[in-house]
Amino acid sequence: TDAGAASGYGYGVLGDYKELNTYLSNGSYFLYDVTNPMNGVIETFTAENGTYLPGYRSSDSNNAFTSGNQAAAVDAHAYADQTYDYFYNTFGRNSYDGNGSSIRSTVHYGSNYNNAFWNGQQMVYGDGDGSTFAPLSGALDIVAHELTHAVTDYSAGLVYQDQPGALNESLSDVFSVFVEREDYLLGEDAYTPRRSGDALRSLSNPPAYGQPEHMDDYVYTNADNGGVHTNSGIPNKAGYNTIESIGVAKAEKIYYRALTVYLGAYSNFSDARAALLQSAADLYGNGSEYDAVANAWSNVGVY
Ligand SMILES: O=C(O)[C@H](CCc1ccccc1)CC1(C(=O)N[C@@H](Cc2c[nH]c3ccccc23)C(=O)O)CCCC1
Ligand SMILES: [Ca+2]
Ligand SMILES: [Zn+2]
Repeated sequence: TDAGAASGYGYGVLGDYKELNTYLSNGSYFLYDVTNPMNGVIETFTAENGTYLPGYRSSDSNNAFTSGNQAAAVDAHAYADQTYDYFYNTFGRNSYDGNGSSIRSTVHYGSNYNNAFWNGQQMVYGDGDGSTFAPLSGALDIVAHELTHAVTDYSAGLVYQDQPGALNESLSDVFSVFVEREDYLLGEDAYTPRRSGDALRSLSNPPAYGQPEHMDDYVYTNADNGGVHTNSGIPNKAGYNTIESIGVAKAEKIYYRALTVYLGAYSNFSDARAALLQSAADLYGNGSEYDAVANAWSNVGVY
């Protein structure tokens, strides 16, 4: 029987039609994308509601991933490809490590699991409980958030604790805005499927979802690795300020240069301001972009 790259299609979590890069082998079509200029592949698995990783390769008999239980895999696969394309086309970065490593995702993790994560090797998505979350791979910004954790791990390597951890979190939120290029909200497409207009976080208005937006309101806690998902509101607001001032095309280049050239494992918020200022100067000189970055961070009380 013939084997090799194939083009399939399916419906995502929100019922949206999308094309899929698949692979025919022994009469089955797999979510296994060999079409990118990477050494590895983009491949999607299902844990079938267990917690064993990676689980089982997502496959279909006729290359049409149209059943309800395939929707999470359809989106995980398509959004991983879209996020790979973003980093490759925008910065020439080949996969999260810059070395074309395979991008692996597993959906249907756990039972009614209201979360998602990068576990150091792959992306993992729960189905949500249908009230707090729909399947989390159904949100491009969540997929981009998770894959950016991998990029950060292979570049700045920011430790996941206190200010470096909140900065790590913020970089994933800010790059999810760059990838989705739609809004300043995170997770709106998967969060509270029965309620419209809300999100998990807002970069333009962090306090709307319980996050600080100024150093005066930094939360000192031992929970959540020092409140990394709370205190990210401060650098997130600075990121919003920056994008609003100079536009997304310049902001993404400044952020990527800071992430890959200047930031390190223990960089704090003030180090981030300095890294972004240096990146702005490197790329655009000491002009309006530089001033916008300075003002963006002064506005949130970081100097
Ligand atoms: O990647 C991350 O930063 C988050 C990883 C969370 C995690 C860490 C370690 C083991 C398991 C899970 C996942 C996301 C997150 O921000 N989670 C937050 C908010 C959250 C989602 N589901 C929750 C359920 C309960 C409490 C909080 C949450 C958190 O875990 O805090 C990112 C985008 C959407 C989900
Ligand atoms: Ca969004
Ligand atoms: Zn995160």
